[in-house]
Amino acid sequence: MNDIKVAVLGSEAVGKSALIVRFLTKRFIGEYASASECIYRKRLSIDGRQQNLELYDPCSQPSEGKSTLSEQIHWADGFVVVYDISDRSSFLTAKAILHLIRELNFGATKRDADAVVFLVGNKQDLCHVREVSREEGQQLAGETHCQFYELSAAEHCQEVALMFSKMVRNASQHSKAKERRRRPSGSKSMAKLINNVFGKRRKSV
Ligand SMILES: Nc1nc2c(ncn2[C@@H]2O[C@H](COP(=O)(O)OP(=O)(O)OP(=O)(O)O)[C@@H](O)[C@H]2O)c(=O)[nH]1
Repeated sequence: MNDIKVAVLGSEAVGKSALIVRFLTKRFIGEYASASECIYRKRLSIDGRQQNLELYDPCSQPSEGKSTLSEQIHWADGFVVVYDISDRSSFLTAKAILHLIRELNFGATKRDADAVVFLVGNKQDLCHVREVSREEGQQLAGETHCQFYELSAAEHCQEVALMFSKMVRNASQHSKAKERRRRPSGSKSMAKLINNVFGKRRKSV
């Protein structure tokens, strides 16, 4: 069975937990007491196949032993980068995160990356106090080659579920592709192994 790892990233209070909880429980819970990062696990059936989903929800408060953003990026198969449409600074943070994902993880494989990085403008119900237009979100998604959604964890149950389901499906395909790239053919990897062993021995003499 495949394990699919998805990191939900973004600045403080943009609604990362709200989106995850909406997807997992179909409910919107106003306040979350989150003093530490956490991984939610769920078993899902996607296209008739059982998948173990791990959803990483970082806590924005600094805490001891907390993983760094680059560790989180290396861990994940897919990313949901969230900003709050009523908070411009959260949009700038999302932009910085998207660029870091490109640099650290997916720079070389753009085609895969398009499918497994989503930019989500959350709190669409607050559009009367909007600070980031939909067009700006779309433009950033275009520039950084990711898919764009505007959602409200507070009001959209189905749309949030569809977004996560699509991410899980895409990340599942991407993790399989990553696995294939990691595993060279048998003869090649044996040759590499022999080379490494003898290479090391020669060096130590
Ligand atoms: N109006 C509105 N409020 C939302 C929405 N999603 C989340 N909130 C509120 O935004 C606040 C922050 O939500 P969280 O889900 O805790 O945000 P977070 O990004 O996980 O925050 P940290 O854990 O601090 O990183 C809470 O008061 C939520 O009720 C939304 O779609 N609309």
